[in-house]
This record gives sequence, structure tokens and C-alpha cells, in this order.
Amino acid sequence: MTEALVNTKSSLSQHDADPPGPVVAYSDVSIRFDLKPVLEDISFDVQRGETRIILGPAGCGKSVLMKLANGLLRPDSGTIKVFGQEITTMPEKDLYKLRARIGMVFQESALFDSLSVEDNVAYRLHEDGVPEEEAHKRVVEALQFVELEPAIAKFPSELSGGMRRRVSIARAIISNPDLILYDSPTGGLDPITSTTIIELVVKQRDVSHTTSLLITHRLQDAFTLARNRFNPTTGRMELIPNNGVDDSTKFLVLNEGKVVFDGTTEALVHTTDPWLKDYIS
Ligand SMILES: Nc1ncnc2c1ncn2[C@@H]1O[C@H](COP(=O)(O)OP(=O)(O)OP(=O)(O)O)[C@@H](O)[C@H]1O
Repeated sequence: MTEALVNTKSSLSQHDADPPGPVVAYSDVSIRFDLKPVLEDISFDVQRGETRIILGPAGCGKSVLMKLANGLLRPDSGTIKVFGQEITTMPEKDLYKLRARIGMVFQESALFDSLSVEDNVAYRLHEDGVPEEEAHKRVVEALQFVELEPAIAKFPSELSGGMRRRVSIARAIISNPDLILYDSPTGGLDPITSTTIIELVVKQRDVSHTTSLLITHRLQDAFTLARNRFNPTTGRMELIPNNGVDDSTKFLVLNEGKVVFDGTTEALVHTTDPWLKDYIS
């Protein structure tokens, strides 16, 4: 099944038609609400295949930054390119097409309570008019990926928080997105369940190499993501030997609306900046 997802991904990827360069590029982006600056002069790039972990204290603008990436919010100044296209001035109909290439996982799972797991996961496929037989096959594949196939006929109210989050991930990956935005995918979950969700993110990263942005409030989740890899033989996540880290995983740390760190796991853990040292300790 894993191979099937990989193969589908490579054959369907629209990346080849994109201009060369980063998948996401923020340049001097600022936004304020009610005159209060929330993000100021934010610049960073996310390369193809990269997983970018976004950290920072509560209220520092992480979710706002993510909502800017799919055009749900527009900045007051600066430019944002996604798949090489400038999105800050893009008309809504073009944003709609762009969002079809982006999978989103929200903290609240954002499932439709009146729809079964199958219909929640297939939602985008149904909107796109994918024939029922194919949609069902892809739902089963996606639910197998998140290890939740037995719950296909259940409704969200019958699921635990962790299971709802799995459904949300299945829904995000079903259309083989070129970019996944995970907004606090472990928010509100206990530490053990959080780790099972991070394991899925690691699996998606290492099997499909999908470019991703991931917000987390839990440093432990961030470092689990950076220090582990998916083992296809066991089907489980394992520590990268010799204290290694995943090269495709990088960090962006925000504080008071500004980027205070943009770089690798190694650079972050060896930072000499007093605020950052304190923040990650
Ligand atoms: N639509 C909005 N209108 C007005 N203010 C907003 C809006 N969206 C966000 N804000 C404000 O912007 C600031 C940053 O919010 P944001 O949700 O991005 O923070 P965050 O870093 O994701 O926080 P948390 O870690 O608590 O989830 C907050 O002060 C918030 O109240």
C-alpha cells in the first residue's frame, strides 16, 4: 500500500510544471490586526521535500503565519510564493486551485460530524467528482496509511481525539498533496497519543517526502520528528542511530512576531542565543 501511495504521488505530482525554487517563500511579510502587529518582516524559504517545524510561545503568530501560506489570510505587506506563484494578490478562484494541491490538518481535526469517516476522508474526492469506486479505494488506502481502516464506517463522535486526528491526516493526504500544513496536529492530545501522531508525520515525510509546515506547542514532538525515521521493514518509527537527525527537517522559531531562528536541528540545539537556549531547555 505504501508503494502504491508513493507511485501515485510521483505520477500525479504537479511539481514538475512549477518554476524552480522553494515550494514556499516568504519575503518581508507583515500583518497586523486592529493596528497590533502580529508578524513583522518575516522571511524564510521551505525547499521541496523539507519539513519545517514552526515553534514559538503562545500567541506569537504561528497559526497566522500558516494561514497566510494558503491564502486564508493576506498580509499587509511583503510577498508569499507557493509553488513559485505569488499568492498575496491571487484571485480567490486561483487560490482555490492552489489549495487543491495543499493538505491541511487542523488542531481541532475539523471533521464533519454528520459524515462517516469514509465520507470525511473522501470529501475532496467527492467535490472533484472522482468516481465512487475509485474514491472508496483511495479512502481505504489512506485509512490503512494512518492505521484506522476498521473505523471506516464510524462517525466522528464515536472516535477518540487521536483517532479523529488520524482521520484528519488521512483526509489531508488522500489527494497526494504537494504541500501539507499541520497546525498543531498533537494539540490537546496526551503525550503517548501525540507520539503516535508524530509517528504518522514521520511516516508521511519518509515515504512520500511531501513538503510540510508543522506547528507544534510541544518541544518533545518537534525533537521526536527531527530525531526519528520511518523503518519500512518494521512499519514503525525508530531513532536515527548515533544521535543523528533527519536532514530534511528544519526549524523556524518565532517570538513576538519575528523570526528568531531559521535553520537545522543541530544549529538549534547548539544555539548560543540566551532566549532560544532558555526556550528549548
Ligand atoms: N483573525 C484575527 N483577528 C484578530 N486578531 C487575530 C486574528 N487571528 C489571530 N489574531 C491574533 O494574532 C495573534 C497571533 O495569533 P496566532 O493564533 O497566530 O498565535 P499562535 O502562535 O498560533 O498561538 P498558539 O500557540 O496559542 O496557538 C494573537 O494575538 C491573536 O489574537
